[in-house]
Amino acid sequence: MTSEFELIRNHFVRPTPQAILGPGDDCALIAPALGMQLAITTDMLIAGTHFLPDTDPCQLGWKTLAVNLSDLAAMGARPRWALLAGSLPEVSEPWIAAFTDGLFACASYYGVDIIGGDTTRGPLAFCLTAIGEVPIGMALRRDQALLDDDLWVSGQPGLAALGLAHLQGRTVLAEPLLKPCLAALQRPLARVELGLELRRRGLAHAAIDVSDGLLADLGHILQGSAVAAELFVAQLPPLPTTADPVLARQCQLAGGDDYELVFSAAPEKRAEITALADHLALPLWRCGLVVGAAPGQLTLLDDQGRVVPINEKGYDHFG
Ligand SMILES: Nc1ncnc2c1ncn2[C@@H]1O[C@H](COP(=O)(O)OP(=O)(O)O)[C@@H](O)[C@H]1O
Ligand SMILES: Cc1ncc(C[n+]2csc(CCOP(=O)(O)OP(=O)(O)O)c2C)c(N)n1
Ligand SMILES: [Mg+2]
Repeated sequence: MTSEFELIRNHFVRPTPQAILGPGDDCALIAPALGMQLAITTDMLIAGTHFLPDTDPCQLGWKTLAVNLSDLAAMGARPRWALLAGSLPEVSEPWIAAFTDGLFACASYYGVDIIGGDTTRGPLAFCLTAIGEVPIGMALRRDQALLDDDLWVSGQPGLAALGLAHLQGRTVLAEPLLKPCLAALQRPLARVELGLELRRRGLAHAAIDVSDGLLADLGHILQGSAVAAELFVAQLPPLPTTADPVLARQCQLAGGDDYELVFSAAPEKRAEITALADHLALPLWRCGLVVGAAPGQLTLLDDQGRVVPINEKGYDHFG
């Protein structure tokens, strides 16, 4: 029988070169580098709500960290530390070992030390707190979009929600589309380099990551910045041609779980942003404009300039 402390020692504790004091005492001790401030964020992943209970534990470990690093990415912060609280229904050591393999693979990919946490018995759930650094006063925020800014989105939002629809039997995806959709859902990437470069190169005014859906999260920028926007359907990333087009559009606009970044930028920065996309080998789509209508208002327009009704709503745990 493995005790709580053996479990922690055997699976959750690895070297933490970036901490003054790592796991083992009542608190970890960390200090930001000179001239930096801390960015801190937390998100839960609950079985049945955020992931299917039979999800591969290695991918789940990766995702638990990656979705939190996505919030740091959206603020242009460099991820450095994380704490993991886990509630586990029973001690299955192979399951835990696979989970921590994925978790630490993600941690080493993004240069993060796991500096502490908590381990209890209970329904399968995780809560991760990620801490990053950003030069004082330089974080990208939701509330800084300006009139006449372009709106940009990275990558291909919608794939994760299509993957979930497939796993839930709401659609059938065939290869070669299935693989990237399942990867987007189960092993998402946090757009850390994109956030860092947008901040370092001074390219973005406002940014957010897409966890609840493109329209919903863009809505947070609009509300926060007290501006309105027009989004051009024809300039969004092309939909995968082999998926049901109605479902694919729905997933793109409101699926969530994408962890792409949406950002606003001055039109003079177009060439520099295109160069950044090449540098990162990550498509960046200029798909909208900040306009001066009622704060928070989002209008979707087709290629003829006609208004497209919005029926989609983003992911809302209580909506
Ligand atoms: N229970 C809570 N107590 C305090 N702040 C919260 C709570 N839940 C959410 N928030 C804050 O509300 C904001 C929006 O939360 P959320 O939609 O989860 O953001 P995100 O998509 O970036 O994870 C965040 O700043 C978050 O810290
Ligand atoms: C079993 C299952 N059901 C539904 C989803 C879809 N889903 C769950 S939570 C969520 C939105 C993001 O989660 P949230 O807790 O709102 O994260 P935050 O916005 O705080 O980052 C989505 C799209 C999923 N991934 N798995
Ligand atoms: Mg959250």
